[in-house]
Amino acid sequence: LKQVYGVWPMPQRFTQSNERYVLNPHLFTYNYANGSAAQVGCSVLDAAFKRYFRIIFPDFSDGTGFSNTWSEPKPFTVSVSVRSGGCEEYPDEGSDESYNLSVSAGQAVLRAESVWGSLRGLESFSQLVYQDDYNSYFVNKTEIEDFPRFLFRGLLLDTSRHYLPVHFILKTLDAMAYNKFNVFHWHIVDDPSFPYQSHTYPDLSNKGAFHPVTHIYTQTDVRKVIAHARFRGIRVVPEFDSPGHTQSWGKGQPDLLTPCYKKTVPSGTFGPINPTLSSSYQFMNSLFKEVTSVFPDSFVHLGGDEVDFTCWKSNPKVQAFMTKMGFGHDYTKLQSFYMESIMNITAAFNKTSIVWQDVFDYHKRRRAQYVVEVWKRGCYLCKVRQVAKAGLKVILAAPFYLDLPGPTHDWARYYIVRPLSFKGTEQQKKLVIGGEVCMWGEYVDATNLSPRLWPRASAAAERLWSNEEQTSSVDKAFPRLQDFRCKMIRRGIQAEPLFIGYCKHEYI
Ligand SMILES: CC(=O)N[C@H]1NC[C@H](CO)[C@H](O)[C@@H]1O
Repeated sequence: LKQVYGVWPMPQRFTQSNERYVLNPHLFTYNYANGSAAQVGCSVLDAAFKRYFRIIFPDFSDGTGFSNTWSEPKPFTVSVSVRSGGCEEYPDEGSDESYNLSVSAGQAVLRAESVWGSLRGLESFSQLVYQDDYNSYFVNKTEIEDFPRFLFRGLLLDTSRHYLPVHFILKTLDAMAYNKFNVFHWHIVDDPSFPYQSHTYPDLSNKGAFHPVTHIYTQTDVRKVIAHARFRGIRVVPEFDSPGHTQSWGKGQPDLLTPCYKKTVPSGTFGPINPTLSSSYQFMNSLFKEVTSVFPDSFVHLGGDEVDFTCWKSNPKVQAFMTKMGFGHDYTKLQSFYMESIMNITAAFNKTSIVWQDVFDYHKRRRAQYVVEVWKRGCYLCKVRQVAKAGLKVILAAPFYLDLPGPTHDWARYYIVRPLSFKGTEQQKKLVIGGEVCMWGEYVDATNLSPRLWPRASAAAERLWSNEEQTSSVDKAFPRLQDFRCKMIRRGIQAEPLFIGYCKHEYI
């Protein structure tokens, strides 16, 4: 079987020949081509050159010395040319990740529109390098023209149901870069705990975190995650889910949540954020004033999922508010009123809101432009079609809920998803900006995060990056994914096995 030294996700155009070149780590260099808009001092690329050298030559870099005695006397240079854009910015909505890579004797020429595309090309090049049984390094003559099918390729981590140490978030960002995911959706707080340490409202984590010192994310931690992500061309989109999923908020912010009533007296339990008090909106305004300045991305996720109306219905003040507003007994109007208010708050900070599909379902008026994340099972493409017909952008998460226990060998479930197979115009299909794998934390913490994520999420990564027709066969993908899984292991990612087999370098 002709071994294809391939790339995962599959590039849009990939041709390779049997001609191959030996690489000598002593004579291997990355450099900036003349005329490249990015030159030495470009922090993102300078860091990437160092990082990828260690990834490509792991036994050379870890000090065990280069075993190959008759090393190739010829140098090999990867020359990078970036056409436009700066190196000090952040990746964002609409960043161009396209690149071309041409590997021939003694050199690889990598051309990209932006520095973000050059990172994708460096990742692809790193996957082309392989070792023979004598541990010599090789790369084959290869031509790649590549760009992502979808611009939004997300991965959600939930750091409220279980706290994830920063180290595991950074490792997940590393693995995301190997898979060309480009958005880290940080579902940072929820009912059980509030680990985000707010400088405006320190009591939110002091009283709402599992532990106010050991189970929080300080501002330094948050900045570390954002920087680590930026160096890999990954956006960080924070989610502060409300008005539901906010039990932990009430611990540090009294009077924020709606007191539930049992007949005519408070029951002592609390429900969603109280939408009848102006103090609630003042609080949300101050919190989002901080959040929108801490997180540079143009998107912010406002949640809006699974709001239980029982508590609102039981509270006499909420009932009076319903009457005053003329909402009758339709509490979806109250939820829409609340969501519209906080969407206006974040719009005032120049941010685009993402919300879960519940908000779209309740939100009769579509005045505000916002992004809908489709997550409910059932006919999720029916929902995608409905949202696109309403002229709103869509992110598809429903078929990529990796936290839910599935049958074994289930990577194929995610691989066969066809995000655009709904009846719609080309215009409507363009509104599907991408998809997202969700790793909710009810049953996940640092002990099982990586094996449960990888390589299953890699199946979604190829679906979201590659050409659908070229990647329609599960059988053809299987050996490639096994090979890629071994590469992730070699790079220190604890990716679980797909089936019987072995990796030349097992996880240690
Ligand atoms: C949008 C969304 O998914 N909301 C909840 N739905 C079930 C999930 C677990 O699979 C999480 O509990 C999540 O908080």
